Amino acid sequence: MIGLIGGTGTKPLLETYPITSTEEITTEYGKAPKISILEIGNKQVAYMPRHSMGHSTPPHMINYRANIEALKTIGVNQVFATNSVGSLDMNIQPGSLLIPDNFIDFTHDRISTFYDDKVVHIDCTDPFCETLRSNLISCGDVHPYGIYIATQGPRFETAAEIQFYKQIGGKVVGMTLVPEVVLAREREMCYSSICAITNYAASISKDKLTITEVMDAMEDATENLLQLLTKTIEKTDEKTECICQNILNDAII
Ligand SMILES: CSC[C@H]1O[C@H](OP(=O)(O)O)[C@H](O)[C@@H]1O
Ligand code: HPA
Repeated sequence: MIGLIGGTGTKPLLETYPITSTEEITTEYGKAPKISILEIGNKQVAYMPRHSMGHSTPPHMINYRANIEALKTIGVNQVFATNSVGSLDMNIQPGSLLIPDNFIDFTHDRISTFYDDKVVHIDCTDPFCETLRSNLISCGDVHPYGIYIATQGPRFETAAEIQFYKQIGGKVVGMTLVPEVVLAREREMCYSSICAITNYAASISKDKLTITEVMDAMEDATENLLQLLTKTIEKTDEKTECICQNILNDAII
């Protein structure tokens, strides 16, 4: 089954696609946000709002393990995730979409593995599923790559941090991709992110960064996002064999 983890401003998904059922799942890691099964094109898709209903959980408090485990429990093995992000590049403008191809992790104090009792080292050279990424890239007008800088939040970044992230190759910055993508990988799920650019990151534009700016830009990006999701999900083969789904074969000591 295909899963859709929705970030900031993705409530319109629930108003756009028919809801066929809902699932409330409590995992051994805790309770996950309510999942709605949506009919998108010809497929049943499990939508989970990452921050829970009404965007009530901040990024550093999300129970990422419960979220991924709940999706796995109901049979999800391919995940599209939306992430709203700040841009570090004047050519990557608010309102546009970017499909990241890698990340650099600056988060801390987050539980980022399912394996505390077993020694497991998964390969993360290319952390995203290339099959899902290429489907997305072929289905819409998107920036096809870029490094996502993962920050701890919940505060936005300082000017000095953003200038540093830019120097090390970062294209976009956000607070939620990690450890979500890593945990999905540990559960052998294909995972790709769709980053919605909601603002220029701190100091990239001279303007002060506000939540209103972020929410307004997300609204502007919604139509494009919905079109991209509909087309990509229709095209996604749920039975495809993928290396993401065997990643543990060479990872356990
Ligand atoms: C509302 S702006 C900051 C907030 O938005 C991003 O969340 P998401 O990736 O779930 O769209 C960001 O990382 C912060 O959590
Ligand atoms: O500029 C940002 N920084 C971090 N997270 C974000 N989420 C949206 N915009 C931003």
